[in-house]
Amino acid sequence: MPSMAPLSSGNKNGDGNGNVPGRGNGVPFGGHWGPPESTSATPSAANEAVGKRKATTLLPQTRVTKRQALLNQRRALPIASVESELVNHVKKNETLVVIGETGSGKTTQLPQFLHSAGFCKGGMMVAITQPRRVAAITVATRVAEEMGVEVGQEVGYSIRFEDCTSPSTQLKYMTDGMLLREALLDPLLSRYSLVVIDEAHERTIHTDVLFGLLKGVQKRRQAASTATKSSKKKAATTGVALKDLQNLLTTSKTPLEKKNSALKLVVMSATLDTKGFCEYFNGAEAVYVQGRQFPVEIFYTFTPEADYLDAALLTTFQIHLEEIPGDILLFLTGQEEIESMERLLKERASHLSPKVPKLLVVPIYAALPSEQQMRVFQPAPDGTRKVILATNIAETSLTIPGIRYVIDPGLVKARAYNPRTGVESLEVVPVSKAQARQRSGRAGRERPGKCFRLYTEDLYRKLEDSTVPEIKRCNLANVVLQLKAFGIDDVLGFDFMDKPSRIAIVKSLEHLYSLGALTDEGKQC
Ligand SMILES: Nc1ncnc2c1ncn2[C@@H]1O[C@H](COP(=O)(O)OP(=O)(O)OP(=O)(O)O)[C@@H](O)[C@H]1O
Repeated sequence: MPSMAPLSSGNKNGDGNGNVPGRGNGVPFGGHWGPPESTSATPSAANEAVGKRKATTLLPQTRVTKRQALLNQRRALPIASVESELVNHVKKNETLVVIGETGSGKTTQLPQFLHSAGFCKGGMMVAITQPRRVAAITVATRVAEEMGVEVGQEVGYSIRFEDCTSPSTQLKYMTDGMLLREALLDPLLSRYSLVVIDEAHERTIHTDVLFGLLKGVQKRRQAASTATKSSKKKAATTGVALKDLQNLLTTSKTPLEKKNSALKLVVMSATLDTKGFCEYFNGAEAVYVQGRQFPVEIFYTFTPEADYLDAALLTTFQIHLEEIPGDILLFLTGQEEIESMERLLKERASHLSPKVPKLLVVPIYAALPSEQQMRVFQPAPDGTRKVILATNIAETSLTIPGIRYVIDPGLVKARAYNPRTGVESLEVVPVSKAQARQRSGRAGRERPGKCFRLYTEDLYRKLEDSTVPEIKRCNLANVVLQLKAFGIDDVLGFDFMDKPSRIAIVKSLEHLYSLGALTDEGKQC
């Protein structure tokens, strides 16, 4: 049975994710968002511990360097007080499930703890997968800054078309797709001592394929490690030199023992079906890192909104006219919606009194080139409020400096697939509770925040707990080809965490065969 080990105490008000509920009187049509029930964050155990440490380590104000400020920020994170406990859990488990509230410090801190604990010794690396490119880039950049190194050196990232790593890289942030590619070239992932799968709740196709593959790699590395140990024993008793044995078995430059040492896995998320994950990973232990640094007040509408775009527009201007400075993050469903909202916001903003601060509208969606996506991270000029219009690309992992307000209409564009007709489509559907929490968690990262959900609290309660895994709602042709490329011919028997329907797998096999991508024996052509 998996066990849950609470590792620290923190602010537990609100919706179970450290969020603080508002009164729900936020009618976006000419009304105002009412006073919150509670706004102060209960100091977490981490903060108290940090307070004590600060007294002895803080330098005089004038000498506080940027590095020192970053160090103080790191120490104030809820995860900081449980570093050694967490590292011990990782050491004693082959696979560990880590759950921590948004902003508790999982993505940026845990890899640094592992680095300090020696998981990158002897040329080994720790991989941290992210579902999205922009997260891999920005988190790696932040961690490099915190460690006082250049990004691309000890801390790097790898995304499609961009490899920002070097031979000295030890912590490697990468998209889950890139780790899959590496596994094609190096099936034992022999350069890694540990893989962290971050934002596992997103359950992208790549994440789900990775789960099954990594379980396989763990088994093979375990078997190889046992075989190496017994060969060494035998070599010692028969007088065969270890060097000869290494020459015999090693196919890369990685030393034999390291290549064959066990691969550890850490599966991480703010919101996760803990039981399902622990069972899938052979009864893995789960630990819970409680607490967040800053509270987020949650507001709901009294009644359902007839037109969520209209409601989003009005809420944006309400915040702009009535709330204290701080940037706004508005979630929309796709590029078209973002472009039309951008036009509307700019047009309406042009009619505001010159005394009102300016609005700067910045879009971010997957089809936007990376350099343009990065514009959301640039600070707005003085006296200007930035409004970021984002798809779910900005839903997880990201810390966008300046964000104080989140507007969540509660909808997302998701893939849907009908295996009987073979038709795949994109549909606008309600978010899950997990997604809603991730969205609100984009605020409250540098200071207290507010999240305006453009739906009723009753509707929130009725949302699904988590998102249906992508693998259960898409055409599986690519997944089948990918597995075949890994030499996995029995696709139906692959160790999926949530198996797609048999008909969906058979249909894609038939489809690939008809295209000439598979042989009569079902092998890749
Ligand atoms: N690029 C950044 N700029 C400023 N602060 C940052 C940045 N990245 C992280 N932080 C700070 O570190 C905190 C922890 O971030 P981190 O991404 O590690 O949290 P997390 O627990 O992984 O959150 P999530 O589950 O939302 O991904 C943030 O709340 C923020 O205060």
